[in-house]
Amino acid sequence: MKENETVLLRTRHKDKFREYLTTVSGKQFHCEFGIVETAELRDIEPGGTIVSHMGQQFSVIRPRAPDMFRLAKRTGAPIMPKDVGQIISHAGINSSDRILEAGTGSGVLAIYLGSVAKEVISYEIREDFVENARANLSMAGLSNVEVRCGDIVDVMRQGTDFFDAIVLDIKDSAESVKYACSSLLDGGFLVVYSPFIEQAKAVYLEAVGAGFYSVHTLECMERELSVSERGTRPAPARVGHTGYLTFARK
Ligand SMILES: C[S@@+](CC[C@H](N)C(=O)[O-])C[C@H]1O[C@@H](n2cnc3c(N)ncnc32)[C@H](O)[C@@H]1O
Repeated sequence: MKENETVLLRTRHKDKFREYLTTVSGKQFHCEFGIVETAELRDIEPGGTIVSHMGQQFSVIRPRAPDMFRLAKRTGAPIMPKDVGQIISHAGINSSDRILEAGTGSGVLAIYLGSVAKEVISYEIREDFVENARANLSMAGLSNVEVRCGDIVDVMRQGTDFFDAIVLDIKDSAESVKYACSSLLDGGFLVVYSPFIEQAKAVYLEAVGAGFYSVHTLECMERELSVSERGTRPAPARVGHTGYLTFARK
């Protein structure tokens, strides 16, 4: 592993896995299973193992976006992986894309988008959330995502930069749809995440009114299976409603 790289340490305890995020540095990492000398991680490849001073063995793993979703420090509700999948697939996000995104929040969507796209510029209006998001992105090892403090509506209103996709997860998204149009390249996608159906409808109508085509709104349902000796069936605890996704193409 490289200096300053984030590492996922995974260990097994009583038939369960425990996971921790740490950084390759000269410092010690402390947990209930003992002390891990993170300096030793420099000589270990991802997939290798390291042992704490109490003899507990940990797998050394390079974290992926779902690990950051589970373990990153949150400032609010991050977008769920099921919705991220819809955004990436329906808008065709790819490695040549420049993406404008807001609000950054905990930076979870920015991490997923940064793992796929060429460049992501993410705006967060709350200064106190920006530092946490930057720390999460740095832990994710992404240098192609820039978090800026500011109002995305002002940025889009200026219309001085152009993007392949704009992804909005902000409160008053319907009012900002018309400005998004002037910051998108022809053929680019606007994606808006709306927790409420009234907001989704307003976004849809604004997008049609602003001249976008191929406007459609969807909700993605996810149902996990519970597997046991007795039988396999949908898990009683499941992800309920999260939000609606509106896609509009310039
Ligand atoms: C639900 S959170 C976004 C979560 C994020 N998608 C994630 O996956 O972590 C919404 C965020 O948008 C920010 N926000 C609201 N209006 C904004 C605006 N006009 N420009 C930039 N950020 C905004 C809020 O401060 C909040 O942190």
